[in-house]
Amino acid sequence: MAEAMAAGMIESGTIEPERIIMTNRSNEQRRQELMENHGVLATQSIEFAVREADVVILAMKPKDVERALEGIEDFITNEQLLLSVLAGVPSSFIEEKLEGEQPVIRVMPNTSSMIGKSISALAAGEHVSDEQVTIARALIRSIGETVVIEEEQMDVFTGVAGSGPAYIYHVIESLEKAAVEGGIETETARKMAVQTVLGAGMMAEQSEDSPSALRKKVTSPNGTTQAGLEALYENGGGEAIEAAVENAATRSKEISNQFNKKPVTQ
Ligand SMILES: NC(=O)C1=CN([C@@H]2O[C@H](COP(=O)(O)OP(=O)(O)OC[C@H]3O[C@@H](n4cnc5c(N)ncnc54)[C@H](OP(=O)(O)O)[C@@H]3O)[C@@H](O)[C@H]2O)C=CC1
Ligand SMILES: O=C(O)[C@@H]1CCC=N1
Repeated sequence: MAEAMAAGMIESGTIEPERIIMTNRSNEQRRQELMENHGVLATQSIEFAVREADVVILAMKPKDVERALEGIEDFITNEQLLLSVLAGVPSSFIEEKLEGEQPVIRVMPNTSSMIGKSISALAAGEHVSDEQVTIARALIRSIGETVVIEEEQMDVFTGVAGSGPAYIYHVIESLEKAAVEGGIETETARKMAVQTVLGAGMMAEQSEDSPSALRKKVTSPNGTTQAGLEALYENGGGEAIEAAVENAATRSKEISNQFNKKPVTQ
């Protein structure tokens, strides 16, 4: 996720690659790749990375955050803005671990950041000024659209937009598989699936019609789409997507609850 964000920020021209410092604990090959592929500075020194930064972005797995915070608490200052993209981890947990009055903004991007097409939510913690929200929003705007939400809305946002690309990739995989099974060559099948999703997404974005109205325009009475939709609805259809969002949001809540108890294992 960190790589997708860095790539999007660089590609959009928001920040020069040499002003981004990336770090991890152990994987030297990844650091090398990041430097070669994006021109960023990648270092094993977490202290150097944090000390040099105006804005620190946390992007480890939730299970690693407690140790990560313990590793930076001695040198991060309240003048530095901390953005956390970690699913489910409450800003209050980070604030408490770092003590003082650390400005923390939770951000939920998605991997389409890589091409500047994320939709990212921002939720400000206890000690964040309006100016810091503006700074964070300008930075995150470089990887796509932004919305500012209340922190309690993060779980559902994560279920829809953080995890959402995976549902759409699954749809693409299914369309492609069906095309191949129908006798179409794999490369063409992939193109058909991707372009169908892309075209529908762009129509939904650009048309004055609602998605529901657009769906109806495809669906001729007693035609092929009606037959297709009937099978889709019989097999779960939109309810399957809603269930996916609900389950993802529930998992996000579970992670938050673990942080209110500890220790975190996943
Ligand atoms: N993937 C996605 O689509 C999205 C992910 N997120 C969130 O982003 C976070 C990362 O996810 P993802 O990128 O998939 O995970 P990855 O496992 O790919 O990346 C996590 C990185 O964190 C590094 N890391 C772990 N502990 C530390 C530490 N103490 N200090 C510095 N670096 C550390 C790891 O490297 P090493 O082990 O070498 O330290 C690794 O490079 C998660 O919290 C997730 O909830 C949010 C939105 C979307
Ligand atoms: O699967 C996850 O936990 C992360 C958060 C949102 C997308 N990926």
